[in-house]
Amino acid sequence: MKISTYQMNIIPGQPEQNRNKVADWIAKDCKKNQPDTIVLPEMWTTAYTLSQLDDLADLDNQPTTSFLKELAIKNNINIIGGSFANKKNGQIYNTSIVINRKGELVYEYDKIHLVPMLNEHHYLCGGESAAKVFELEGIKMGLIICYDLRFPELIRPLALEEAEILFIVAEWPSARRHHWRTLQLARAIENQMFVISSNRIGTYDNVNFSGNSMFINPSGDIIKEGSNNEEEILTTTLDFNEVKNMRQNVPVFSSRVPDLYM
Ligand SMILES: O=C(O)CCC(=O)C(=O)O
Repeated sequence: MKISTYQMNIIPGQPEQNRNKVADWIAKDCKKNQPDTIVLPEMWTTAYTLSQLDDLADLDNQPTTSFLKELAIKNNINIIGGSFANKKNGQIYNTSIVINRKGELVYEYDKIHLVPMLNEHHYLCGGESAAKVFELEGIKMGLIICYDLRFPELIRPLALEEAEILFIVAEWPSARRHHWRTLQLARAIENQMFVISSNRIGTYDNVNFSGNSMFINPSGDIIKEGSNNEEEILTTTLDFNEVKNMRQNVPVFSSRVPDLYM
């Protein structure tokens, strides 16, 4: 599977402009790289304009879901749809969706862990369901959003259910770049899976974002990494034998002793 991850800047509070930008990037990427699957960053329709989200959020997944479905069909690609502010039952969630080439909604996940450093709980509601495994083209995958990366207990069950890729969509700040890079490597190594991330660049509200979007293989080697200040599309073809070989050579899953874990 050939995957492109989009390291974008995001225009704050301008969903229409950001949607046009994503459509342009997809057209350009499909012409140049012909990916099977593309990955967008966290909150790519609005950026972290938390105090304006009541006006700017989607309503029951729209219009972003229909917009991405159309792009998936038109360009014959699977879309890991980053995330967007999304009003459901009167609450605003940070929602991620996955759309397949046929334009079908394959997976939906609301970010569970709200960021105390951003007072996110004043503006957003945390997801109430665990992350689950989903499939694209017969490959099992998982997806988490930004701060979720700090919670390995959310990710381990995905690996135990044989996910081979973990996608991370993020707006991770440069101030904690070391954590961003190191935790991604750790998740790839401990779960013996590909880790593929899309992180924004640029600045909003005096916060500078790290970029450093990554492709990491199941033994924890960085295959590709974005810069920390440039918009770019990173594309790589994955060989899933790497997951099988790593899991056979270092069989951590069969060495587990879950009865002794708290
Ligand atoms: O955990 C961090 O340091 C950053 C998390 C974050 O900014 C987010 O989840 O949006």
